Amino acid sequence: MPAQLASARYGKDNVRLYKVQRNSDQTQDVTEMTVCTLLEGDIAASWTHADNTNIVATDTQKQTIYVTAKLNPVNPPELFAAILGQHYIDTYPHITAAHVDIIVHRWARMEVDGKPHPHSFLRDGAETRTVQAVARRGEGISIRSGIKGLLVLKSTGSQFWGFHRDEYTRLPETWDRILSTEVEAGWHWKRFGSVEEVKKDQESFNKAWEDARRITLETFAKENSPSVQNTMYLMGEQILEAAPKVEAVEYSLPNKHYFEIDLSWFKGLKNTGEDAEVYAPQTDPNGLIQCTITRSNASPKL
Ligand SMILES: O=c1[nH]c(=O)c2[nH]c(=O)[nH]c2[nH]1
Repeated sequence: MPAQLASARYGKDNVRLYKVQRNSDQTQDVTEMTVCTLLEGDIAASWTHADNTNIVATDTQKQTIYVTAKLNPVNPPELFAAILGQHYIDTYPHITAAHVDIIVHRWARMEVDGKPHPHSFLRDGAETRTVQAVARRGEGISIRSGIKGLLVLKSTGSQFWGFHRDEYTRLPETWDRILSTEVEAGWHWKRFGSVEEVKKDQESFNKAWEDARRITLETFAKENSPSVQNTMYLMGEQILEAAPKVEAVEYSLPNKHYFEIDLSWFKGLKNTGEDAEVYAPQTDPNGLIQCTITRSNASPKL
């Protein structure tokens, strides 16, 4: 059967990396990340003709990640991803694009005796900071930053009513419900021409991440939410305003349902509506609401 290789990329995934920074004041900073690099280019012969001449082994990519982390800052992760991606383009003429994905795991500094401890940290949640960078020959570096796994819940201050009703509809309208989601947010930066340009903007990456996190949490808490849809839009609008070099914001929010339980069968216990106190958290199915928010002069519009 005639066939062709329509696309191919390869690399090393789940490369775990830890780097310590020993400061002159005796404090230390630590970073732990999981890195994936995938390369594209003139590599098809490996698939189609068993010719590995142009294959930079995935083990070589792993070693490159370690060496690059030793020789360069790993913070902000956007800059590290850009340096790493550009390295492949600069080093191997037959590689046309390098995809670098980074997951930064949380190590929050411990408070001991009421003071930040110089070298002890704790994992304060499954939330991660993410970066996806692509260095493409002749096209510069594109970067998407994000937040993943930030689990939040509000016990009131959320509604859902006025939605379409037809013969399939069973869901009652509600003016007071539990709202819980695991935030996945991402923001796309205007394309950078070079690693130098990324370096010049390096302050904005941490600021955007802090702003996005704060905006997400504050909006979730403060708004009397009419829907996940509206809440995520308000978040995205504010992130665009806070980060001028961000072109688009994406949210993907599961709606993690908490069902009321009718306990009236037990001695007439009242546990629904205004009397609801004990709920059944659902693992599945969940709602899933997604959107991309861009500046109003951008195209295309929804
Ligand atoms: O915020 C919500 N958006 C929906 O689209 C939806 N659909 C649903 O059943 N519950 C909810 N909640």
